[in-house]
Amino acid sequence: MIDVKNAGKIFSTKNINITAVDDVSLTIKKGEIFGIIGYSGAGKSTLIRLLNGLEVPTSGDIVIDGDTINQLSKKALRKKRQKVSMIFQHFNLLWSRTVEENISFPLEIAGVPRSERRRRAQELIELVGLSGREKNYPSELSGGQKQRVGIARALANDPEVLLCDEATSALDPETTDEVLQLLERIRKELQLTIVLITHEMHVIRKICDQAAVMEKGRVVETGPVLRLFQNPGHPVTERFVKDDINDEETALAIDEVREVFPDSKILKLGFVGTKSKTPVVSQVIKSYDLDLNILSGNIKNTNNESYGHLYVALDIDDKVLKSLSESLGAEGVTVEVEEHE
Ligand SMILES: Nc1ncnc2c1ncn2[C@@H]1O[C@H](COP(=O)(O)OP(=O)(O)OP(=O)(O)O)[C@@H](O)[C@H]1O
Repeated sequence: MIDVKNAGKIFSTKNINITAVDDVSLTIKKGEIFGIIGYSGAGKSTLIRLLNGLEVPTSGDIVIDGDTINQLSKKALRKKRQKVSMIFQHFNLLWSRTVEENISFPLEIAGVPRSERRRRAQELIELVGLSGREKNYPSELSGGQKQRVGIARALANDPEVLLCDEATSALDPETTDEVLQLLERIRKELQLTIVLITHEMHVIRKICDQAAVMEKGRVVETGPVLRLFQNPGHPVTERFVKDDINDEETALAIDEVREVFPDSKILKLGFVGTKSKTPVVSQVIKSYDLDLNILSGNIKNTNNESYGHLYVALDIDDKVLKSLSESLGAEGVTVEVEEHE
């Protein structure tokens, strides 16, 4: 659905040139939820603005559903934008218009007759769960409701691609989850392709199928979300994953055990999917007749699978450790020995 081919964007200001996007190539499939994550200044906003033609690349091409966005005439681009719509962090609603009027605004611009606008707006209001709020003004709505209006408005012209620019960054965690669930549902119901940019790894974890990690304008890593979490291949990805897991308590527990049992080995066991719900680890460890100390554990859900970690401390020599690792490995459980800092 979307092909970003060696795209670059250099902003030329009076004194300097700023490379905001540097030789980025991405392929996003139809129906996928694709996340782009990076710290502030990484180039995410610029990249997403290249996708809907709000910025023109200084090199490379952006191809959406067969059309090279950066080569379209102004008129063709305006038409294409109906199929590539966008939602924003601060909703960008029209404050003097009601919910219904906001949602039908793009239809008004597209010249859709009033009765059809009404019908379509009502349909969208139901789809995003705002029935009863038709006549409210944005100032009378909560943040989550405002974003629902933003989503309904973005869907008014039946787009194929929905771009989300930090769409949940202004919302509290619970409302974030509700909006993410809505995005997931409309992706399924409308077979939408969704591209979202965020600086929050849990957003990527909760709904994305694939993600790209950006740093200094470049994509430093890309892949299926579960893989990025389990086996991050770049230090920036690793930092985002760590932030999401919040390992502070684990680190404290490890320090304490090291102090009291300096000879214990500390293992990080990793498991995915159904393995995280069955007693594989305890069964294997029992068969070795080992005493272990559980330090911490967690299970996180991604869009497709759950994955988890269990930190344990045990007295074990290298030979038994090797054999234990093999037995756990055969059950799909990874074993890493936590080195002393
Ligand atoms: N219109 C512009 N003119 C000049 N420089 C720009 C322009 N837009 C963005 N930049 C610069 O390009 C770089 C990337 O910015 P961008 O906003 O794309 O990053 P970001 O990852 O979205 O960060 P944030 O989350 O803070 O918005 C930054 O150094 C920024 O200052």
